[in-house]
Amino acid sequence: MLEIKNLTKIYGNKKKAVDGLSLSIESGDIFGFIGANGAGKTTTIKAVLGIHDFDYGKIIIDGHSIKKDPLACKSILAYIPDNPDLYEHLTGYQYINFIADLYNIPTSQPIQSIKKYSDLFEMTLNLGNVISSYSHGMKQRTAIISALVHSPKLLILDEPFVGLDPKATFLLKQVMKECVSKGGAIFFSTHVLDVAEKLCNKIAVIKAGKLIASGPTETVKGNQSLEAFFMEV
Ligand SMILES: Nc1ncnc2c1ncn2[C@@H]1O[C@H](COP(=O)(O)OP(=O)(O)OP(=O)(O)O)[C@@H](O)[C@H]1O
Repeated sequence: MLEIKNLTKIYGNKKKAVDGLSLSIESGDIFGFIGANGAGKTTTIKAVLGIHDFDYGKIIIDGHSIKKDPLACKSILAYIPDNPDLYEHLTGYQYINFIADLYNIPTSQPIQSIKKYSDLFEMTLNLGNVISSYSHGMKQRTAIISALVHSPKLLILDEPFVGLDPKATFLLKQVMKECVSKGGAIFFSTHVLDVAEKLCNKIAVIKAGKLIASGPTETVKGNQSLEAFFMEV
């Protein structure tokens, strides 16, 4: 579903933020991407999304190159950023319908999926209000609902659990499991190692832009906890 081959990204100061990174995320994977602050996680995610360019390597999404065919790639994926910058003057419904329009979803379909996910994330009573009146967690829930509206095959999340309350965290994990049970794939960065250990069938660890471990969670961490493994490396 997502192939990252030899990805290298150099910002203007000539420092390699990501250095020769290769990863393979397959259908059915909940793939956790972990690393210290500044390790290169967001840079990798933004390259995958086509938000910023990269210097070397290839990114292939569902058989399409993000450089050569970005629209084909973007049509099957959804991104939930760590900090939801939504259009504050729109209501939640207007924002989600706007996203549904971008994906050319027929009008009947968003209504079903908006209802399903706004009920699940307890936002139904709030979606008629303007986003500027929402709390941080409500904005995150709105971003999650809008990301799910076109049933993405590939879901990419940057630090998805920061700022979510325990119930929303639980629900998001359920939604992630549902997505992969239908043949989707999930790639997400996190600092919450106990969640990654329980939720992810595969993980990768990045340090100073370089991949230092990747594979099935049990194989990578061995007999120790993921936290103990992370502290060791
Ligand atoms: N726009 C930018 N210009 C220059 N350097 C950048 C830019 N964005 C990130 N960097 C540098 O690239 C490196 C990787 O940053 P990145 O944001 O990818 O890390 P991260 O793993 O997501 O960190 P965190 O866990 O703190 O979010 C860091 O050294 C950072 O200073």
